[in-house]
Amino acid sequence: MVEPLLKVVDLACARGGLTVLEGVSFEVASGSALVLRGPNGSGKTTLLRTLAELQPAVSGEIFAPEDTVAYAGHADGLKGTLSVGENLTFWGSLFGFGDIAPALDAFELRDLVARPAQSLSAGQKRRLGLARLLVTGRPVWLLDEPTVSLDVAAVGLFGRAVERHLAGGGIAVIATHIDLGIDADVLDLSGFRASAPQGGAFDEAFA
Ligand SMILES: Nc1ncnc2c1ncn2[C@@H]1O[C@H](COP(=O)(O)OP(=O)(O)OP(=O)(O)O)[C@@H](O)[C@H]1O
Repeated sequence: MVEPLLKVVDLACARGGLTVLEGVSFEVASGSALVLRGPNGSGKTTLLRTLAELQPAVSGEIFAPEDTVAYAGHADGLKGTLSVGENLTFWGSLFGFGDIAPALDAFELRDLVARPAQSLSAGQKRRLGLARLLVTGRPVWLLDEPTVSLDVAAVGLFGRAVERHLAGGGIAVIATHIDLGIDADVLDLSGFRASAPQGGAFDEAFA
């Protein structure tokens, strides 16, 4: 049996000081993807940020080998004055992964390689932001609404990049409302609403 690379046990997560999710448990094995679903405000971003260790868990445990996670959130995190190629080279050097050619090819960025990131369209910026995943060399991708701004062709490029990542033994956890055309388990976070949210403002997702 393949050992799971990412395992979550009885996790509770908070946002803005309020517990949003509790009792979340799952495993994602090498070569597998998990799609997170749930209405706006149900905690998809909160869970991904917690998995990425951008914020602490309220309780519960996350098991993942050290330095295996790459997170792509709502912001593309690009350096606007650097070119497409320089952005990828910069990220590759940070993660010790030198070759940017597969990332350029996967997201059809070759024609844009010399363009400053700040001059790209929203969809082109998103393609570059996703291409950064490939230069991290990291096996666990945590992706928050990765297809925002992408056209149909670019969604296809992204889906194929994920498939290749999984075929190479990687893992992907993806919050998305669209069908990416990849084979994935689905976790609906509606079932993990924290039982006693504090305060009156915390109910928009569950009303
Ligand atoms: N910075 C913040 N401060 C306080 N509360 C926040 C903050 N960001 C999000 N929240 C609240 O935390 C809860 C979970 O939000 P989260 O962004 O995780 O949901 P989501 O499922 O990703 O939503 P969406 O589908 O709209 O992206 C919501 O009630 C939201 O209003």
